Order: sequence, then structure tokens, then C-alpha cells
Amino acid sequence: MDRFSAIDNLKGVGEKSRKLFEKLEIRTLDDLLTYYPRDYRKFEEPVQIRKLQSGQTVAVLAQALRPLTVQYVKRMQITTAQLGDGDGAVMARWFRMPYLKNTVHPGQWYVFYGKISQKGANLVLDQPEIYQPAQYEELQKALQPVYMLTKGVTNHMLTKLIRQTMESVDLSRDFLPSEVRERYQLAEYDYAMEEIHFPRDEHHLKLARERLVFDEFFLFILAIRAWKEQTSELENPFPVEADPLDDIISRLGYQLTGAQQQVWKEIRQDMSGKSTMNRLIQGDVGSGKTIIAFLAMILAARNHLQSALMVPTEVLANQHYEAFTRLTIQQGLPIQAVLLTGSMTAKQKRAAYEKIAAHEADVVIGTHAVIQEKVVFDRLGLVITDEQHRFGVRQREALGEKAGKMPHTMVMSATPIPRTLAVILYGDLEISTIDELPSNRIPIRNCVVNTSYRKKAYDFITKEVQAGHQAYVICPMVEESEMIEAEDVISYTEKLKTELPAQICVEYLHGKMKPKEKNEIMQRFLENQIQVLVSTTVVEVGVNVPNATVMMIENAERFGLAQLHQLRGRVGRGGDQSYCIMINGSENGQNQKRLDILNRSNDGFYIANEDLRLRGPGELLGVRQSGAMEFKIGDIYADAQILKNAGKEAERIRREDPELLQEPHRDLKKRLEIYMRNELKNLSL
Ligand SMILES: Nc1ncnc2c1ncn2[C@@H]1O[C@H](COP(=O)(O)OP(=O)(O)OP(=O)(O)O)[C@@H](O)[C@H]1O
Repeated sequence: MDRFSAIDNLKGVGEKSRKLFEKLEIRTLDDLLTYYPRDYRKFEEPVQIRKLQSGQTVAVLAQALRPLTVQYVKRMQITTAQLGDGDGAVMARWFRMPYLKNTVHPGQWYVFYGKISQKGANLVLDQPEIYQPAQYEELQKALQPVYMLTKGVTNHMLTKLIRQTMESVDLSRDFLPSEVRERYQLAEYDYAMEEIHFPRDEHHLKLARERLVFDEFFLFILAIRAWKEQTSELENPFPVEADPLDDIISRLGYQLTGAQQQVWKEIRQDMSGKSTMNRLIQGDVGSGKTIIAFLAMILAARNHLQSALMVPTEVLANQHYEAFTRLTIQQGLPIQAVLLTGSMTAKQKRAAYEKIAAHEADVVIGTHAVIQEKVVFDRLGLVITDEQHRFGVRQREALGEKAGKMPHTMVMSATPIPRTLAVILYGDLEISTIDELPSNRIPIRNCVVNTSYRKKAYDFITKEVQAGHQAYVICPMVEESEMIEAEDVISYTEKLKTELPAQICVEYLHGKMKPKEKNEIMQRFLENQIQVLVSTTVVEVGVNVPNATVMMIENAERFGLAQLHQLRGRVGRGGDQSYCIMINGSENGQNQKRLDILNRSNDGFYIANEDLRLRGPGELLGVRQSGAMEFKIGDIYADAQILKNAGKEAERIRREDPELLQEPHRDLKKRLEIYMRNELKNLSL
């Protein structure tokens, strides 16, 4: 067995688990080994009951003071216990676990491990795990890995299989040249693998992580460079006449910003240049990336090329399709666009496929899955996609095969990374940054307030709606939950319908709705038939309703800063003063501090950096922080120094031994080939 064997070679993995693991994209032993924990649990010393505070996750050494009781609330069994440690008492409760009544014996000591929350005037211990004291002491000795799971796969299953894999695969060969390892005092590979999954303590974990982050960046940089070298040798199969499209731009109704003009120039040069375009366009929320994509598609169409624009959601696909069609009609352009999304009927899809194959459609706008599988193009010359769904080398080759030749590609990113880091990752070429907002923008006014401010916020929303504007209200949950105290879209909509004047139309939107329903709601919101849209974060990416001027976010403390910044970016997109009201639903001072960063600034780069400064890199173990670039373990901000080191070494090796022929680079060469074959898929430009 080697590390690229399929996981069904492991004991205990049959057809059923193979399918489950597939959902986590775990197919080979290597996938399993690099399925790093998303977090680690440390079992701290038990805390005395009288010292408990709401919000903590703690262990309590206690006895049940009397037999447990089981009650039914809305058909759900809730088991409760009164726990005491001789000095204080607290209630514990479990949902859907009535059997605990027979397994937790009054008078015996257990360790209860769970989260403390406030219930009315009292504290409760929610859903605690239960351990024998000796067992708990054993657990305290090490950090426990916590993996991202899916239904049917438990943490225990993953832990066991990873252990089994480590015992059956030889990890002792280290592909990193020892010279590099020594220069940065990086841990050895087998040690790093052991300690990342089963760390003895935080110190060992840190060393392991540093090594693996280095690997990840190092291989990425080497692979991207090698791949670029290969592709830049290919001649541009679809050279275009670099028409600046001045006729179209002059009729847009606004001036392109300097940054947009610059990026547009770079794209034109690429598409008319010697080799195929491969460009990353980064721009902060609302910086006007869409029109740039549209211009590129129009340029392609004028040169008899088809283009595909792929976006992550149907709502966005519809939005772009409509905006593009509006533009072509307004300007009288003879360019045909078709929409292609999962919720279209088979007949509609077939009609679209036929138009695409016959080159009656110049532009295809849709969600990813559809376009990747079925569509046959006549002459696909340009593919535009977003950062999360960028094409891998292999997918691109497949597309290229389908189209006969490799199309030009553009990747749009709304989570811009600083140029210094982007250059290390991608080299100096092919990154465009739109670092300027349209001049008609008025900075968004922000406030962070507590729940007592709600009444005022509703009055404010009413006033804005009466002035002809619209508002979003974001809640973290879809439905009410017994377990989590946070606002939910469904009850909140009901509440708002009674709180706001009757003539204001309030509707909701969430990810569990059918695509067709979502599209309808978005369409009505766009047409101002709905004035207040209560939504989960499904509106986070790309939604563009310039008439909306208020973004109210409930339980703002539950969202990451990058996410809040994206949400806020849904307003302030037209020429009107816009507002963002963040409701902080917790009393925790740290949350307030974090939210204050957004309060102070509307600049995405600044926010990402401050977020990092506040948390400190030390706290980032296993936690994805920035949302920028999907690395498995590395975080370009938190690990910027490692990224720089990896970049330096990669450049040196490429200079000194470009073909990796020297003896110390032999294993590296092999590893890189495998990486380019298997892993570059999500990271390639
Ligand atoms: N130069 C400009 N001047 C004025 N308005 C502009 C300009 N460029 C784009 N816009 C308008 O700004 C709004 C936001 O643009 P767009 O939707 O392209 O943003 P984006 O960069 O895609 O942002 P996000 O990442 O938030 O989706 C649109 O309504 C668009 O018509």
C-alpha cells in the first residue's frame, strides 16, 4: 500500500464508508493524511460550579443530585440533571438523549464537558459530554483532533482510519531538501504528520503545522511556476483584435474608474497577446468587477468567440444574465446570451445546449456544474469564473479538449490579497487589482449597537423605505433552534411584518429554499416589490440591488469579519447614502472590539489585517481565517512569514536547479509531479 492507494484498502472501509468519505473528498490515503483537523480540543482542568460563566466551554466535576428527568417540549425529549459539586449547583440538559436517565447514576462522580449558557436567571450546561474522572484525566494529557465531518462520518472513525494509515504507509522519506529544512528549522515530515493529527501538546503542534504550511506554499509556488512555464510556451489559440470598445464604454452612463481602465487594458493586451490569458482580477466589494467581465465577453464575441461566465449561485447567474442582456439591448449589440442553471427544465436546458453548439449563443452565463458537464461549444474562447470555483489544470485541459483549444481564463476574486503576497504566489504576472471604488460612492455609515437599539433601527428602516429605498436584515439561522440562541429568518420575518407598517412588504430568503423560489424572491426584491428582505448569508456574494441602502445584521458577533464586510458590501452600491447596523447579541467585550474594526473602516484590506492583529497568529491553529485562497492548512495572512520563506526557497531552487535534477532534489521532483497531477486542481489560476 502506498499513500496514493484508495481508502478501501484500509480495514473497515467498505462500499458504504467509501461513498461517505467521497463526500469529504477523501478518496486516497493521501487525502486522508492531509485531511487536517479543523481544530483541536484541549480538555482543561474542571471548574468549580460557583465560578461558571455564560459562554464558556468547560469541564465540571460533579454528581447528579437526584435522578435525571425526561420532559417533552414540542415532541423533543429533553433530559435534565441537577448537578452539584458540594459547593454549587447547576442544571445540565440534553436533547434527544433520554437513555441518559439510566446511565448517569445519582451520587456518582462524573466529568461533564460542555457549554454554559444563560437561561433566564440561571446558567445551564448544554449537551455536555460525560466522562469517568479517570478517563478524563487521560484525555487531558494530549490535544484531541477535531475533524470536519459529514453525516455518517464521526470524529472517532476519522481518527481511527488516520491512525491506521500512518501505521501502514511509509512516511519516513522527506522530500524537502535537508538544506531547506535546516535553514528554517522545519520539522521532519513524518514527525509533522504525527503531530498534526495527534499532537502531544501545543508546542509540538505548532512545529508540525509550520512544516506543513511551508510544504503547502512551497509546492504551490513551484507548481504554479512550472505550469505557467508550460502554458506560456503555447501560442495564443484565440488572438483577438484588441478593440478598446470605446463605443460601448462611452454609453455606460458612468466613467470607468482609473483602476477599471487599467485592468481593462491588461485584459485586452492579454487576449491579443502571444499566449493564452490567465488572469486573476481582484477587487474589493462593489469595486465594479462585473462590467470588466462583461467587456471581456463582448470583446470575445466581436471576435467570433464564445464565452462562459460561471458564478456560484443561481441568484447571481440570473442577476448577471439580466444585467448583460440589459446592456446588449440598451446598446443594440448583436450579441446573444443564454442562461444555464440547475433549476431550468430539461427542455429549457436542451434549447440552451443547442444554441451553444450552433454558436447562436455567444455568451453563456450559469452556475458551474451545468457548464462543466454537458455543454458542447462551437468555439469557446473565454472562461470567467470566481475564486472558489476556479478551474484546475485538469478541468481546464478537459475544457480545452472540448473546445479544441485552451480558452482564455479570468478568475474574479472579491477577497483581495495584498500585492506583495499575491506576487509571491503567482509571480509578477497576471494579477489585476481594482483598488479604487467608483467616485459616486458615499462611504457607508456604520454602527455597532446592542439589541435594545432594534426599535430605533426599525423606525430608521421605515423612514428609508418611505424615501423609496430598500433594506436587508441578516439573521444567522434559518429556523428557530432549541440549541442555539440566535435570530432566525423565519420568526424574524413574522416579527418584522407586525413591527413595520403594513404597506411595507417583508419577505425572507434562505439557502434551504428551492432555487426557483429564491430566484423569484430576488427578482421581486430587485423590482422593489419587496422592500425588506430578511435573509441568511445567501446574499453575501455578489448580489447587486443598488437601491438597497440599509443592511441590518442580527447577531453580528457570529460572523467573521470578512463575511460581515461582504454582507455590508450589498449596500452602498448606488449613489445614495447607505447604512450598516450591526447588532451585537453578546456581552463579550472581545466581540465588541472585533466589530469596532468594521465600524471604523470600509476597506477590505485594512479589515483583514486588523482582524489578524486582534486575534494574533497564535490563535489560528486550524481555523481558516481570511477566506482568501483555499489552502488546506496555510493561511496567507497569518502565515505570511512562512509564505515569504517558501517563496524565497522556491525561487532559489528554480534558479539553481530548474529541472530538479540534482540529487537532493530527487524526491522533491517526484512529489511535485504528483502535486501537479493531483492537487493543483483547486489552486491553479
Ligand atoms: N465606474 C463606475 N462608476 C459608477 N458605478 C459603477 C462603476 N463601475 C461599476 N459600477 C456599478 O457599481 C455597482 C457594483 O458593481 P459590481 O456589481 O461590478 O461590483 P463587484 O466588484 O462585482 O462587487 P461584489 O464583489 O460586491 O459583487 C454596479 O451597480 C455597477 O453598475
